[in-house]
Amino acid sequence: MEPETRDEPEARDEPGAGDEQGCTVYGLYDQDLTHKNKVVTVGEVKVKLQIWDTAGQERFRSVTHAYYRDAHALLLLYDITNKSSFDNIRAWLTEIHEYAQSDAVIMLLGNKADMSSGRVIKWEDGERLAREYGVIFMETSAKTGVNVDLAFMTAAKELIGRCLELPKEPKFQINDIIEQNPQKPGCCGFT
Ligand SMILES: Nc1nc2c(ncn2[C@@H]2O[C@H](COP(=O)(O)OP(=O)(O)OP(=O)(O)O)[C@@H](O)[C@H]2O)c(=O)[nH]1
Repeated sequence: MEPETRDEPEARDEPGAGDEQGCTVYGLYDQDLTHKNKVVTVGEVKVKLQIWDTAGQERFRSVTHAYYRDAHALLLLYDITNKSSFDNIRAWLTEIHEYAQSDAVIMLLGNKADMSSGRVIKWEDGERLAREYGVIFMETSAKTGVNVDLAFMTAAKELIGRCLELPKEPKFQINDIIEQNPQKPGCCGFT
């Protein structure tokens, strides 16, 4: 089945609010910290992405820390025609490392890919930085739409994969649970 994406009307909820279950995403930002919902369909799984725009501005810094903590996916954008936006990415990645959930999906997006004449950051530079930090990379254009749906689809697929992944190192042993709660059924209804 072809993947599809659908925008939903803008809403004003607190981060973390919402009736969706499972692989819900918080992205980033907006100047008045509103968000947009986007539903991405991957096969038979619908993933509701709640996308917050943090605007990347210093005055929102204390607010964005709180957003990182709740985010399941973080999309970091730089402008391929603006070197300082690219240079800032390392600082953002350091921030994310400090404040975001350790299993958050992180993507680096070089935006304005349509502006080839004004390009100052090569695709290879973005890709190298992404590889250095182990994050997903692509170039996008919000103007032409190139790779925009693909970016959200990739985030959704990664999230589905991480939701389905079994924990690599169990935090507890099943025997501990049985000993502590002999009358209670185990996780997921297993007894
Ligand atoms: N050519 C081109 N212009 C773009 C693209 N994306 C955004 N722009 C333009 O770039 C300008 C800045 O866009 P914004 O979306 O306000 O950028 P921003 O980084 O979110 O800005 P802040 O929210 O203030 O941090 C606007 O004039 C947009 O129309 C793109 O992919 N291609």
